[in-house]
Amino acid sequence: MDLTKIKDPSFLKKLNNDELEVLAYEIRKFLIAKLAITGGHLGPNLGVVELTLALHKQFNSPQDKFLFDVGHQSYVHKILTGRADQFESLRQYKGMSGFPKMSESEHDVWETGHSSTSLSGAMGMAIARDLQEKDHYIVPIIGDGALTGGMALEALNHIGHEQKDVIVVLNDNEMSIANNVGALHNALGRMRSAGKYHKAKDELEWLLKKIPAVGGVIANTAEKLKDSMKYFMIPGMLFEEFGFTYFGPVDGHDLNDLQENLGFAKKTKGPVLLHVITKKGKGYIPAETDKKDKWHGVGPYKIESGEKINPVTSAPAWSKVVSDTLVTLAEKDPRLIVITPAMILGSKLEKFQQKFKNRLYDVGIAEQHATTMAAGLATQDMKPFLSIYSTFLQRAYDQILHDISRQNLPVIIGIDRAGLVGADGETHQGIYDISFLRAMPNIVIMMPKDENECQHMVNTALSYQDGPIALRYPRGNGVGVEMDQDLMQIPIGKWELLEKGTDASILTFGTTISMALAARELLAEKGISVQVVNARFIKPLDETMLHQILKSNMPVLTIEEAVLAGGFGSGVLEFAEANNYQEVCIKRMGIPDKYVEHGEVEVLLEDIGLTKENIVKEIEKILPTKMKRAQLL
Ligand SMILES: Cc1ncc(C[n+]2csc(CCOP(=O)(O)OP(=O)(O)O)c2C)c(N)n1
Ligand SMILES: CC(=O)[C@@H](O)[C@H](O)COP(=O)(O)O
Ligand SMILES: [Mg+2]
Repeated sequence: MDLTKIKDPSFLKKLNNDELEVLAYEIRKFLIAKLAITGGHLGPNLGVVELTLALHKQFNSPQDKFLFDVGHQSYVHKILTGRADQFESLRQYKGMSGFPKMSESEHDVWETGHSSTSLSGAMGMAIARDLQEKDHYIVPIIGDGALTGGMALEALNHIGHEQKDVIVVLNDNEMSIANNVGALHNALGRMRSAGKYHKAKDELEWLLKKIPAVGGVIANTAEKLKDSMKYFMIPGMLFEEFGFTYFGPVDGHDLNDLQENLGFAKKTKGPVLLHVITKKGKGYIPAETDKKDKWHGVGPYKIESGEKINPVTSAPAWSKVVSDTLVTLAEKDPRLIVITPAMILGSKLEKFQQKFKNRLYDVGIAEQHATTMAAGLATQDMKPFLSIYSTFLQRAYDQILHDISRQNLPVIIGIDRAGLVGADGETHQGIYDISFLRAMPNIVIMMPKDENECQHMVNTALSYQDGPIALRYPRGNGVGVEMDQDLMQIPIGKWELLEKGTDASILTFGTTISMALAARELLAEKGISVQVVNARFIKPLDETMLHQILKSNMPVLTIEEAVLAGGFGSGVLEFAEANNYQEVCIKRMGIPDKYVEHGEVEVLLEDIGLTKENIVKEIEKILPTKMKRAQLL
C-alpha cells in the first residue's frame, strides 16, 4: 500500500481488523525504512502503530482532539493524517517536525516536545468544550514515563476532582528513555500483573467448574488462592482513587481489544483512564531485542542488522567528558552525588551508575524534584551534581531561584545540551539558560572552550563551595584536543586571552570561539587586528579584563549561541553602563527574539547569521571611522 496516498484518517472507518493488521505491517515497514535514513524516535513509534490506528478508527480527528504527550510518538498519526510524503524531511531544516505541529496539520491540535503537558492541555480543552456546549472527545495519550512528570499528576488530580469527560490513554511500555523508574512505575507493574491475575482468575474459575468435586483439598486451595490474590491485585485502584474509571490493562497490539475498550471508554461518563500495554520497538527485531533504550531516539542505521551509522569523529562526546570526570572525582570525594531527571543515557551516566550504585539518582521526568532534592543534599554537606539538559532545566526555574540560589547552596548544575541541539527543534534548543540564570544572585555560570577545559571546569565546580555553580556544555562531540593528565582548578571569574589584537575585541565562549578565531584570520587579511577573549565565565564577568578592554576604547563585539535578551552580551552592556563607559562601542551577536526550528546546527547558525563572515561584517561596521577611512585608502 502506498501510504503517501493517505490524505486523512476517515478511510480507516471502512477497514476491518484484518485490513488494519495489513496496514499496521505496512506502516512499520515504512517507518523502519524511512528512519534508517533520517533517524528519529523509532522505538516509541513502532510501539504505537495499532494504538494510533484504533484511535483514528474510533474517533473523528480533528473534531475529537488527540494530545500526544512528549509527541515523539506521533509519526503514525502523521502518516494517517496525510504526511507520509514528508518523512524524507523528518526533523530537517524546513522539513517536517518530529513532534506535533499545528502549522503542519489541523489534526495536530496540541504541540508537545516537553513531557507531561498533555493532561493539563486536555483539561483546559475540556473546560472550554463544556462552557461552549460542544460534545467532542478529548483524548490525551501519555506514556508511563511522561506520567512520572509532576504536571501530569497535578492534572490527574484536577481532572478527577472536576469529573471532566476526558479519555486518558496511558501507553505503558515499561520504558522511559531508559528503564522507567519510581513507585508509580511499580504500581503500573502490579496493574499489568493484575491483568494477568484476572485472566488467571477466570481460568481458575473455569478450571474449578471443570474439575469434578475431587476432594475438597484442590478446590479449597484454588478458592483460597483466588480470594487471597484479589486484595493486592485489583488493577487501576490508584486511578479509581483519583476519580477515574479505569479500563485495562489492554493489549496495545490487539486491535480488537483496543477498539472494544475504546468503545467502552466513549460510553463512560466522567474521566476515564485506559491502560494500554505496548512494546517499544515492536515489529523490528533489533529494536525489540537490543537494550530497548538504544532505539528510543536513533540516527541512521542499517536496516538488516540495526547497526548504527555514526559519523566518524575522534573527539569524545561532551557528556562523556563530564561523566568520566565525575567518575574520577567520585572515587576521591564521597560527597559527590549525581542526579538525573530521566536522562541517564543521554548524559552518558551509565558508567557512573555502575561504579557508584547508591550515588546516582534517576528521579524520572521530575526536573523540579531533582533540583530541590539537590538543594536538600547540599544543606547536609553533600556535593550534588544535577545533570540536566538546558531545555529541561526550564522546568525548574523557581527551584533554582527559591531553593538553590536564594539559600546560596553549593549545588553543581551540569547543563547538558547547552546551545542549539538541531533535530529536536524549538522545544529543545538549549538557548535560554544564560538569560534565566544570570538574573539570579549568587550563581556562577561557566562554559568551556574545549573538552580539556571542560574536565577542569568539572573539577573546579566540585571544589567551589561559595554557592551554586552552573557548567554548561553542548550536545555532540568536543573539538578534539589533548586532555591533560591531571585535573586543574580554573580561577572563578577569570577569562582567557586567546589572541591579541589592537583594533577591536571579540568576547565569546564555548562553541562560538572557533568561528571567532576564523573571523579573526579573515580580518587579519584585511589588515585589521582583532583580540579574541575566551569569556568562559558568563557570570561573574572578568571585571579586571573588561575594564582594561573598555578603557582601551577598542570597539567590542560579544558573540553567544544563546538568546541575546538577557544574555552574556547584555551583561557586558550592563557593566559598561554601570561603569560609565558611554563612549565605547559594544555590539552583540546571538540568537534574536524568535523560536529556532529544527535542522542541522550548522544550517541553523547560518540562518541566524552566526557565521564567521557575519562576524567580519560586524567588526568592520564597529571599527572607528578613521580606521575605516584608512582601510578604504
Ligand atoms: C520535561 C521533559 N523531560 C525530559 C524529556 C526527555 N524525554 C523525552 S521522551 C522521554 C521518555 C518518555 O517516556 P514515555 O512517556 O513512557 O514514552 P515512550 O518513549 O516510552 O513511548 C523523556 C524522558 C522531555 N521530553 N521532557
Ligand atoms: C523526545 C525527547 O525529548 C528526547 O528523546 C530527546 O530527543 C533526547 O535528546 P538527545 O538526542 O539530545 O539526547
Ligand atoms: Mg514508556
